[in-house]
Amino acid sequence: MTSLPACVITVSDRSFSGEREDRGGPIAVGLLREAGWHCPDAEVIADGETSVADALRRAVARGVRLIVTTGGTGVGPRDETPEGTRRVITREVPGIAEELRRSGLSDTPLSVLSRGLAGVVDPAGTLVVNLPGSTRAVASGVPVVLTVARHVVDQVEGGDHS
Ligand SMILES: Nc1ncnc2c1ncn2[C@@H]1O[C@H](COP(=O)(O)OP(=O)(O)OP(=O)(O)O)[C@@H](O)[C@H]1O
Ligand SMILES: Nc1nc2c(c(=O)[nH]1)N[C@H]1C(S)=C(S)[C@@H](COP(=O)(O)O)O[C@H]1N2
Repeated sequence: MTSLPACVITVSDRSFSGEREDRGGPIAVGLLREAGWHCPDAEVIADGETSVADALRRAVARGVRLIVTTGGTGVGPRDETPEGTRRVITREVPGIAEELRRSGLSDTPLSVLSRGLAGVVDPAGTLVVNLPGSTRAVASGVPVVLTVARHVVDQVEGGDHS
């Protein structure tokens, strides 16, 4: 199967400022590469709606077909990853986010606190998925994304647009 371009964006004020090493991003990158996606090292950005929307738009403009974000999905005052994502996706795919929250319950009952979104960006044909920031959420969430990502990307690209 052809290797398609993916990327990981870590959304974290603490990692962006250097206060805490980004551990979630590299885990996601490793899993995407293992699954055959062409994925550069994670980009670390500050929390915030504009920061997230700008990073997503840059990735879409580069032709990236799968974007996994990690962090900033909760209810803290700086957690605005879903708001930034909402500005860029053109169609939501709620079942992916629902499944992440459902399967995340085996990590923690706090899984339901993630407001993460998933959706596609037309006409670029990019799938964007928000994961929570914890390393556990990344390790359990990326496999859920991988179960459907290739199918989504193939459908968006090759689907019947009539
Ligand atoms: N990139 C990351 N790498 C490792 N652990 C992370 C990362 N982002 C978040 N975490 C951890 O996930 C948990 C929940 O994160 P939370 O969203 O509260 O982020 P945070 O610690 O407030 O960081 P920030 O303010 O930078 O977003 C915390 O235990 C935090 O340490
Ligand atoms: N699978 C899974 N989902 C999870 C978690 C986790 O450890 N595993 N952490 C939860 C916690 S504690 C929070 S506050 C929310 C939001 O996290 P974020 O703000 O780092 O995105 O994700 C939740 N979802």
